[in-house]
Amino acid sequence: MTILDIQGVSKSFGGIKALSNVSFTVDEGSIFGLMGANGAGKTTLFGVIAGQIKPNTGSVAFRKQVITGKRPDQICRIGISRTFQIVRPFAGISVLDNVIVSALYGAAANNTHAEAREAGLAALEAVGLADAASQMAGELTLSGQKRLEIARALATGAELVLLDEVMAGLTPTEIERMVETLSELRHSRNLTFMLVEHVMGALMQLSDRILALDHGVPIAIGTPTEIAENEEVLKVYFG
Ligand SMILES: Nc1ncnc2c1ncn2[C@@H]1O[C@H](COP(=O)(O)OP(=O)(O)OP(=O)(O)O)[C@@H](O)[C@H]1O
Repeated sequence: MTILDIQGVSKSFGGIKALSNVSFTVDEGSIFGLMGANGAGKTTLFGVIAGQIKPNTGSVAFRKQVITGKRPDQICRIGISRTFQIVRPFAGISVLDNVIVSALYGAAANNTHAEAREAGLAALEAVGLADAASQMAGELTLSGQKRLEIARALATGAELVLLDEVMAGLTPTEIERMVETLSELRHSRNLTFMLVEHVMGALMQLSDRILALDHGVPIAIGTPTEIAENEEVLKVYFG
């Protein structure tokens, strides 16, 4: 079943066409990868889906409900959450308090502090951060902060989670662990993920389907194998 339906989305910043007529659908429970060089429009697309950026044309529908033009907080409560390329935890409060804030803010009906605490603890457990719950968020390693970003997205109760370069800056071992965590999460929490990732091995390993963008233009969509063999993709990537 389709969870996200993007039709004819375009976005320009002055003279720069960041997205040109982008259309695709994402199946519920799948992992959908976005691939493209720097400036291809991947982060802009996440911004359009999560409500931070208003497209010039086109529509975004989540579970058949058109969400184009809604505010980020409304979209979060509908069930879409995102992480950011540059991690932004509340550094001066504990890891647990960070996820409690998300749980109080998001789609899940956590009306009391106790409910939010429970949801927050479950999110930390899911990303392997339960032991760090009482640490200050700013004291976590980069890998820990990336995991906290994911936990914050999960704690909102999101069904669709947009992950923006959660592998960037991690060591090969940390990347391997992150791939395992995401594969497990998808099944254990019945989540749908969209991934923006420059770590190609991880993107290929995790994604069911991948959309390749070049200067905002969709050039190919398909399975990782189809994308790796696509002539247009090879031309753009390897000349
Ligand atoms: N707020 C903005 N104002 C002006 N131009 C912008 C803005 N946001 C993005 N752009 C431009 O739009 C284009 C697409 O940028 P975007 O950040 O979406 O690419 P990206 O694929 O996410 O790149 P990266 O892999 O480097 O994160 C780029 O040319 C970028 O300079």
